[in-house]
Amino acid sequence: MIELKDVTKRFNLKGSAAKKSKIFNAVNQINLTWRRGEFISVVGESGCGKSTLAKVIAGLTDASEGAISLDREPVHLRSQKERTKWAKTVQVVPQDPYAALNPVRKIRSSLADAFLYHKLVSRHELSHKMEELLEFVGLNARETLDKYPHQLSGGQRQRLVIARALSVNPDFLIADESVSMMDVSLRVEILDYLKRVSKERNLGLLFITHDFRVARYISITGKIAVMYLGHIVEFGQTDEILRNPMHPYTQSLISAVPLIAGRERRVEEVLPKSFEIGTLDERSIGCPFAARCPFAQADCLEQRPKLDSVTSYHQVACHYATARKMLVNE
Ligand SMILES: Nc1ncnc2c1ncn2[C@@H]1O[C@H](COP(=O)(O)OP(=O)(O)OP(=O)(O)O)[C@@H](O)[C@H]1O
Repeated sequence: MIELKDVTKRFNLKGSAAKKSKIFNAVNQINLTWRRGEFISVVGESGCGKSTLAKVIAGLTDASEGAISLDREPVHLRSQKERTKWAKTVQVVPQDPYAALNPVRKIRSSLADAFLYHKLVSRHELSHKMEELLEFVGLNARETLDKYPHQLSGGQRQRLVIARALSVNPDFLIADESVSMMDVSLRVEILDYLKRVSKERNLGLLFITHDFRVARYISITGKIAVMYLGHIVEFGQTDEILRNPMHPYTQSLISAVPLIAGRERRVEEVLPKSFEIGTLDERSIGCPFAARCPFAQADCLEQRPKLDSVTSYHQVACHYATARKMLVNE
């Protein structure tokens, strides 16, 4: 089990000479528990901090504050040795498989690196292990190993980078919008495939997406975390979040998805876009969503709502979510 406790990642946006630089939290005091075998989708608009959160969890960038633990033991990523060890626990499936593969190296050599770097197999066993893994991800090893990345289809490349992530036998897999650039049928194929291999290997799967439909598809039996300006504003079991969204931001995202809500409205129609996403100042004290929220009250600008439990499987960060719900139900 991976646990995040108050994890924050801060960036300094350097301004021009006239403008002061500005510090902001791309990821703000995130608390999250993620178990082996558990599927969690992280959903939010572009720039809300999803990829930064994924990088912090994967150890690709350091948190500015907060702590990560594995099975209740603190995780420290101070040395290369510690990072390499962590990479065997958490692997990332890259967003763009073409960019992730070296175009001038054959698949055999790219894949061998992953095994040999982590000293997982001897040279003697290498070919056999690579063939086994490729077959596991549904690729014909004999036809694949001696090709270059450009000789594979988009779907084959995607399977290959998933295979490479699996080569170290991780317990947790993070997939960052890995289907956003594909056509619909390939998208469904890869999503099904990711779900299947994760289930078969009992992997925790954290899926990063801006698309609620994809989040629902991936983690229908799992959980959804809705992110807004670096904060998780709603979290819980997927069916509960879809049936009973309580945060105005989640409600707007869901109403923008016709498949779920039965009516088509874009997020921009539901919510005014009053400032650039991702520019919440570090010193801001109120609700990150207040400036766009149709229900904001004076105290929403002054007090940041905590992610509080509504039930044991549903949390929301909004001062008025419960009161609004009661009014609607009256
Ligand atoms: N290395 C960096 N230095 C400064 N700012 C950064 C850095 N990386 C990300 N950011 C900023 O942090 C915010 C969150 O970025 P992030 O990429 O995590 O968002 P995202 O939700 O994954 O977006 P997308 O869906 O477009 O990939 C953005 O405002 C981004 O510009």
